[in-house]
Amino acid sequence: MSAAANAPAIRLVNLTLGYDRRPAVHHLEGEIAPGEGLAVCGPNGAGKSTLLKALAGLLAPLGGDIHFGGLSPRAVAYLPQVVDIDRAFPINVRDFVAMGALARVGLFGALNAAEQIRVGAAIETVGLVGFESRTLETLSGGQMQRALFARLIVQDQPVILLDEPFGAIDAATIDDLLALIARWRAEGRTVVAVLHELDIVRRAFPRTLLLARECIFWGDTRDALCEKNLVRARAMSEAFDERARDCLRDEFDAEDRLHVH
Ligand SMILES: Nc1ncnc2c1ncn2[C@@H]1O[C@H](COP(=O)(O)OP(=O)(O)OP(=O)(O)O)[C@@H](O)[C@H]1O
Repeated sequence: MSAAANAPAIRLVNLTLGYDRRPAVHHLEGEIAPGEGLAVCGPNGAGKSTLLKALAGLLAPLGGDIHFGGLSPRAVAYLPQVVDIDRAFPINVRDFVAMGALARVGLFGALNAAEQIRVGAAIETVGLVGFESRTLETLSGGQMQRALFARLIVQDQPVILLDEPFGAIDAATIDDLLALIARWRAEGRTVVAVLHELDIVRRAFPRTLLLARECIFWGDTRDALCEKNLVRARAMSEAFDERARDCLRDEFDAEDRLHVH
């Protein structure tokens, strides 16, 4: 694998993210060090995927900024949630993994010998030899996840973002993919992963950002995931949902008033 290991520090400065000008995550401040393994945890709707999309350059901040230390936002490899991936798209495993080389060879460029070797090696690393001609829709959940990781290997970027990479896959596959993440980090790459499995976070991610629409804790994983912080995250999230319901009620009341008069 080539040396895409010069990951920059990524700095979040008073970062607020949201949709249609409605904030979903507020005022995040912090730094992700080069080569760090950062887990992003929190209840449903806490804003974890929103943060990852912003780090991937797919969502512009409503406020504040993300500093990539001079690195192009294209130097980020992003694995979206499996539910966001169209597996019915008629493409086989080899071509899907080769899509990781797109930034280097262009949309219509042919893979040269070095890229072909890289694709083959990635397929071998994730244990999918023999599956090269299979279409995505014929893969099991775990095999699909391996194919996605192979594509990340081919992308060969210094910053890797993973959104719930271990949903519904078995322990053996999780172990293999965790080994790959450890290897990426040993090469100096930064890995940021949204995870619900707290045992995996404790095992494999030294640092954690616990989110509940705002930062509850950002630091060592053991401290971040203590009972007190987890309870607080849940409470903050529920309080935010209550407030959101109240806001919606106000809006509907206002609409009713408009219709009456
Ligand atoms: N495309 C969108 N348009 C409008 N609102 C959105 C959009 N995507 C997410 N949201 C809202 O932003 C908030 C944060 O969502 P996000 O998906 O980031 O949460 P999450 O922490 O990843 O949740 P989960 O654990 O359920 O995946 C939620 O209230 C969600 O409804």
